Parts: sequence; C-alpha cells; structure tokens
Amino acid sequence: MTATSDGMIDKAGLRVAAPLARFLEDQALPGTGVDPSAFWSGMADIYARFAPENRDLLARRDALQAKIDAWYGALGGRPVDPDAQARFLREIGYLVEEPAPFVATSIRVDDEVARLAGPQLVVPILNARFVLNAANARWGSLYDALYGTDVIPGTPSGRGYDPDRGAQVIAWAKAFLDSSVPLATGSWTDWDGSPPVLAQPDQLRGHAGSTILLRHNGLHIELVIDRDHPIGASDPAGLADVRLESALTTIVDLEDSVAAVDADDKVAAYANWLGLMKGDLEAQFDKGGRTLTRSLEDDRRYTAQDGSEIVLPGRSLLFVRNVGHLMTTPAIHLPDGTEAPEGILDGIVTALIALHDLNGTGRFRNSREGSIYIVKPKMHGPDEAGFTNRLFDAVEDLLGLDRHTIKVGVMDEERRTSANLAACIAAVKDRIVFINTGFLDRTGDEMHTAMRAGPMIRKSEMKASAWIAAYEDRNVQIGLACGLSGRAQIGKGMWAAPDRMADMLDQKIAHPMTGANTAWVPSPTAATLHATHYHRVDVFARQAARQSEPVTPLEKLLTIPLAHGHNWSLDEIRDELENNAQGILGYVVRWIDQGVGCSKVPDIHDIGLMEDRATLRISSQHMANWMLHGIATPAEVDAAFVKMAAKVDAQNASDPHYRPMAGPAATSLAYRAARALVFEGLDQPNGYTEPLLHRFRQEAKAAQTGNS
Ligand SMILES: CC(=O)SCCNC(=O)CCNC(=O)[C@H](O)C(C)(C)COP(=O)(O)OP(=O)(O)OC[C@H]1O[C@@H](n2cnc3c(N)ncnc32)[C@H](O)[C@@H]1OP(=O)(O)O
Ligand SMILES: O=CC(=O)O
Ligand SMILES: [Mg+2]
Repeated sequence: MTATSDGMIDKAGLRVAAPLARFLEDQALPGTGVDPSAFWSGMADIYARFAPENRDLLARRDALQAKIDAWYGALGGRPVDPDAQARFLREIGYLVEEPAPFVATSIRVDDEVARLAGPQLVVPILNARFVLNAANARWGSLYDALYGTDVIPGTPSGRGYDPDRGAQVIAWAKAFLDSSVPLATGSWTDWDGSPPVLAQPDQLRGHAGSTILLRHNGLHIELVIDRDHPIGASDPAGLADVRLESALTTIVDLEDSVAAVDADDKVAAYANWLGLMKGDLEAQFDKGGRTLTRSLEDDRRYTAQDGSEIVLPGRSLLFVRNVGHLMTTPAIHLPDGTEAPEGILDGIVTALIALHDLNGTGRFRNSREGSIYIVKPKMHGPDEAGFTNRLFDAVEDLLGLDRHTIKVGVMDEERRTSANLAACIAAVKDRIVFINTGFLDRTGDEMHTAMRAGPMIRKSEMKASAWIAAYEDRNVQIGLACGLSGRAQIGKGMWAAPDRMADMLDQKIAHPMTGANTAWVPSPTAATLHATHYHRVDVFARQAARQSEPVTPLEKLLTIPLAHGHNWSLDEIRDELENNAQGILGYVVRWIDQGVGCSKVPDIHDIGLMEDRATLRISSQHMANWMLHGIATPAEVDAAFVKMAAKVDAQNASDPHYRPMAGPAATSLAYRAARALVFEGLDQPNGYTEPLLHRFRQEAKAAQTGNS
C-alpha cells in the first residue's frame, strides 16, 4: 500500500488516508471473511449511492430552518399562535402525516435491551481505560458506590477505613435488601449467615462458593460472604459486599463525548471498538503509584439450586454510537475530491468490526442474539431515519449479513424527530432497539429552531418547561404505542452531575417511574446506584399501566420556552452569561488543546458538571439567543468570556498540559473557538458545535505538530 504525497491511498476510486486504509486491511478485515477488494469497491459504491442524498438531507435542514427563521422573525416578538404555527410547519413539510398504527418488528434482540430494565452507561470511545471500566460495569459494588459518594453524608474521616461511615453503608445496603429481596422472617440486618429463607423463595438463584446469587425484577444481586475480609469479619453473616448487576448496556461513544477530527483519531477510536469486539482490549495505567492493567471481565458462573450451572454475562451489552449525518471526514475523499460523510464511514467500519463478535472469533460474545447495536444520533425527522435504514441495508449487503442484523437506537434529540416520532420509528421499524430522549441536544435544538421567536428562559429553568414535559411523555407514549415494550428500550437521558449521587438517587427514580426501561448514567458508580431504582420500580408494570394513555398533544411539544415579560436583574443576566461562558471555556479548552471530548467542568456554583458537545450546544446557543434579542450586548458577552477565562485558567493550574487562555485572546485557539461558538452561533447548522470545534482542533493539532 503506497500513499501519495498527500498521505492518501487510492481504493476503488476513493482516496483513503493511509492510517485508516492500513488499519482496515491489517487489523479490522482479517478474520471477518470479507475480501478487502470487495470491501473497498462496496464502500465506494455505498458512497456513490448515499453521499449525494446525505448532502440533500442537510440542505433540506437548512432550507427548513431558513423558512422557520423568517416566520418567527416576521412575528416581530408577538406571541406565537399555536394553530398558525402548526399550519405553517405542516405547509413547509416540517410536520408530516402520522403513520397508520403499526408495531415495531425487530427480532434477535438481546434480553438486556428487550426484556430487562436497568441503567445504560455511556463512555467516550477514545479512552481505553474508561471503555474497559464501562464494559465491566455490568457488576458493581454497592458498598463501594455508597461509601465513595455523597449518598452517605460527609466524607470519610481519617486515612483508612472509616467504621462509622462503613456502618451507614451497611445499614443502607441491608435496608435495600429488605425491600428488594426480603427474608421470610426478620431483617437482613439480623441475618447470621445461615442459608437464607426468602419471602419469595424463587429470588434465591444459586451460589458460587460462598457467594449467594439472588434475582429481583430480572436483575441479579450477589451477596459476597467472606469472613476473612475486614468488612466480612465484623459482620454477623460474614457479608463483605453486596454486588449489583448494574450497567446492563453501555454505549461506546464515537460522537459527542469524543474529539475525533482526522484519520488518526478515527483509527484510534475504531481500534478500541475492535479490541472490544475481539475481546483483547487492554489498558495499562498508573493509579495510586501502581501500574495497573485492565482487561475485559469473564462471564460469571454459579451453581443453581437444582445443581445445574448458571452463566451470567460479566460484561455490559455494548452499543456503539456513530456520528450523525452532519460531518464529513478528511479520512476519506470522494472521487470528486470532497470529504466523505463521516456517519457513513462509521456505519460501515463499526459494523465490519462487529463481525468479529458475530463470527464468534473473539474471546467473548457481545450479542448472544447475533445483532449489532448502533446508536444513531441527531437525525431530523423520518426522511433521515429512512436514510439510515437504507444505509444499514447497504452495509448489511456489503458485509454479507442477514437483513436487520444491524439494529438502530434512535436518539430522539432533535425537534423535528420528536414532533414526528411515530413516523421516525416507522422508518426503522424492523431494526429499532431504542428511542432515547437526549434532552441535552434536544434543548439546544429547541433554542436554535425557535431562535428568532424571542429570548429563551434561563438555562436552569429549561428542565421545568412545558415542551420538555410533553417531549418526555410523548416519547414513552409513542414508544409504547409502536410496540416497543418487550422489544426495545424506551430510554431517558443523562444524569449530568457525576458527583451528586445523593441527588441522583433521589431524583432519577423518576425515569423508571415513567416506564422507561433504561436511562443514562455517566459512570459505573452511578450505574450501580441507579440500578437500585430498577429494584424499587417494576418498569414493565409501569409500561403496562401507561400502554393505553392518550398521547400528549403535539401543541404542548411545540410550546417554545420563551421568557415572556422577563424582568431579569443585571446580576441575573451576568450570572447566566458567566455560567454559560465558564462551561463553554472549561470544556472547549480541553477539546481544542488536548483532544478531550468529555469533561467534568465546575459551574458557577462549583458543581462539577459533565460537559460534552450537547451541553456546549445549549450554552452557546443560549448566549447567542440572548445577544440576538438584546438581553446582553456583545460587549457584555465578551466581558463574561474574559472574566471566566481567568477563572478556568486558575481551575486548571495544576494540569501540566494546560495552556492558559486569559491574556491576549488571539493567542489561544481554544479561547477563539469558544468565542466563535457564540458570536457565530446563529449561523451554525442547527446550532451544532462540531464544525467549529473540528476546525479549531485541526488547527491546534497542526500547530502542535509544527512545534514538536
Ligand atoms: C449528551 C450526551 O451525549 S451524554 C453522553 C456523553 N457523555 C458521556 O459519555 C459521559 C461519560 N462520563 C465521563 O466521561 C466521565 O465520567 C466524566 C468526564 C464526566 C468525568 O470524568 P472524571 O473527572 O475523570 O471522573 P472521576 O475522576 O470522577 O472518575 C474517574 C474514574 O471513574 C471511571 N469512570 C468515570 N466515568 C466513566 C465512564 N463513563 N465509563 C467508565 N468508567 C468511568 C474511570 O475509569 C475512573 O476510574 P479508574 O481510575 O479506576 O479508571
Ligand atoms: O445525547 C444525548 C443528549 O442529551 O443530547
Ligand atoms: Mg445528544
């Protein structure tokens, strides 16, 4: 394989970056049974068929947005008449006819997706250490999750184990056992370790050595009995830990939590997915002064009550989130010299790599049903969902897969998708495995779509607004009406405050209560804690109860979160600007300078928030909206950026790789990127942040290479 001077290699008329071509031919293709030359010509054919349509779909987004901008703009600040708005949106084809009633028909869907209810973890694909941790987060220690978080108030005292805190952990866990797997008589607190007799004897499933296996609401619980362990030694039953089945599924993310802007980045990401599918991914890292090696956990084996063997998965069932339809990648150039749509590349390559799992040649099985699980984000309406469906047909043909082997999880995170959700599901009805309310992107799209209608309410008020309640309700109601119960996940969004686990335990139980059989968590610890909610709530009973509920009217969904008659004080306006600016800068600086796509960034109240591209979309669109409507002047926005740049610099002072932003602004690419996201925010397609992030990151990488 010889590359020309531009580092590209000709493959069936495509120009492919050498690192990508080598990765595919040397690592991904061998063992799949797919012939390399057939692969390249098949890929070229898919691009020839789908790239023009991809471009047309994006042009349609822009055309619709231009009409919507003009319509809201013509109102001149007058209130939106809901009937007129719906008529207009129908006329321009933004709203489509509801499809005739139908049910989804996806088959060969694993139990974790179709028949169980539990947490869904998301993990940035570029971080192998986290990726492995996520895959292994199928099981988590409840004792550790409680001890290490604010669920137990205060912080551990002293250097070693804090026995008072430990006692609170044990009391919490035993109360949890009393409510989920009660003993026939008495409390787990008084249990002495004799063979437990449960109120519901079939909850006792078996044992592995002295470890006892229980099951409730489909989820397993391990009681770890070890009288030699420091905790077990002081427990009347020798109980050293309670381990919970936690992240049933994990989304390995190629999208909003990573910074992947060129062929090298894409190859690094695909290599981690390959390691997962082959089962040989490993990561070595230093922790607490020790070098640790992390790899995938084995399945777990137990002896059932009747003496037979029970084998339970040791790893979370993995999905991979591809990028959406928007971006192109410099990793491949089409015959006309333009960059190739990145989402098409992701579809082809991530499915190709999953063949290692399907063929059973890896160390473990991911899907026992022989499916490939791809999450498709940021689709706008049924035409785009239909495009994905046909693209996946074509990928299946290229790879010799049965039709609908590739499953799709649809992120319900753009307004045109929420408003036409049944039609979107219909477009992928033979392969759908989830609809998830990605409320973060959805909030960004709410603001961008209705940008010209007026100033938006404050960011913190968004979650309580009418449209979002309608959006969350309709997603469940429509999902149930389309027959997703027992076939697919109805999913809820991310808990974006990774350190506030007490609040999460308090509030996130609302997700299963809605009938959602999964919801997103940011970390394995959060997965273990959120798993307790699925013991407290019987989600499938909740689904049955909501099955015949009427669908919340579309009109409510289309209620724009405008700040009618706002009277914010100058302090409130400054706080809002500074909070947004801090989040933007804190996130963007690591993205641009270090290629970190997901960060924990303190907000103005010093609460560490998970920031990714979707939260960035919200903050940047919010500032752009307030500037457009004169709530803040450009000078005030700039003042917020200047002040917060100094603050973010101080917050990162201990990071040796950090490059300060404060001072002469022009010297920091990250600062310029952050500012551009707001000042050029109105012109960004649908308010997305990727085009600017990619441009500045590519510049930063070029500068770093030049300097090295
Ligand atoms: C809108 C959307 O699209 S949401 C979806 C995209 N967002 C995400 O994927 C968020 C995923 N979460 C994360 O990336 C991280 O939790 C962050 C960036 C929010 C916080 O990261 P950090 O500040 O490094 O976390 P923190 O220091 O508290 O914990 C690190 C430990 O937790 C583990 N951890 C944290 N998050 C995860 C995760 N998502 N998956 C697996 N392990 C994780 C790490 O492996 C590490 O443990 P280790 O030292 O044993 O390896
Ligand atoms: O992808 C998730 C979101 O909330 O956006
Ligand atoms: Mg999203």
